[in-house]
Amino acid sequence: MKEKKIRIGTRGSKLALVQTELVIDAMKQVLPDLEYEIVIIQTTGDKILDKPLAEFGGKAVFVSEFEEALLWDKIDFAVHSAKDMPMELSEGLDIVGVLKRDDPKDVLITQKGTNIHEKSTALIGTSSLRRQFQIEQLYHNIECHPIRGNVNTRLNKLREGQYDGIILAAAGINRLKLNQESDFQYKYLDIDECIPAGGQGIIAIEGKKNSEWVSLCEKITDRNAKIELEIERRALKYFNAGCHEPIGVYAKASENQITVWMMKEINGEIVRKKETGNISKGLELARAMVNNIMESI
Ligand SMILES: NCc1[nH]cc(CCC(=O)O)c1CC(=O)O
Repeated sequence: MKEKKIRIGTRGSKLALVQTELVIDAMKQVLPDLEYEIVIIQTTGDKILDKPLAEFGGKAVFVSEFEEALLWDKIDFAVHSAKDMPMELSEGLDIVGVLKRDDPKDVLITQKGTNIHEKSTALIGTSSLRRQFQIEQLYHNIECHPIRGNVNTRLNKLREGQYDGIILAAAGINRLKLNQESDFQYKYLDIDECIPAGGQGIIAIEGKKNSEWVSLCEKITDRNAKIELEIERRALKYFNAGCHEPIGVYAKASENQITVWMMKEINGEIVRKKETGNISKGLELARAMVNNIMESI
């Protein structure tokens, strides 16, 4: 019998590797005797660290190398943070699996003892306009400066005092077990106050639509995370969102219901919406909410 091996492409950052291990652990629950190989792929996004993403191609810079490897059968799957994936995937490729979602919230991290409210101006590290607009509404003395690099690099910049605070995804620091460092304090931002990025907290598996492993991916897929991601990605598509627009989209599925949060900056103002509907009508609900927001322009 031919020996079977599944090759999984991932970026080389610690977070990417931890996420890939989570996917492999899930696959091993279904197919324990298979061999799993991690293939690290350096992306353009990893190589260019001194510029904002929007200046050199947006989210696609993290994904195109993987798509090439998938289409040339160099790997069987690519593991991504769903929120970093572009709207359009290459012909023949799809999100074939979605793990259970981690905490979707954003976290404001400061050095222990820092009180943002007491500062005349607090310098916050974030390159995300979505985070910037929402945090500026929560605190009125904030100045946001861009920050790049992986999660560990960003935390080190905070530790060195380059910023009074930084905002990161709870999911990333949870997975890296960096959510209880003794020298930091963590303020989890309420979903209503800081609506997350579409896909935040979700690990997505990209593969060929006709892959021989599609049923394996279906077996490890979390029903709610899949529904939520589908709605969030569809909403981003309706918004025609590039990666640098200040847009937040979060969907929360339960057995029968879906609640959708959206925020978009329009002419310097934040517009927010939150609605609940029947789980089978999530895409329609999202469509109507996007239309409603776009009409307010
Ligand atoms: N843009 C980087 C990125 N992509 C996914 C995560 C966190 C993990 C996740 O959302 O699942 C992060 C780091 C962050 O925003 O703090």
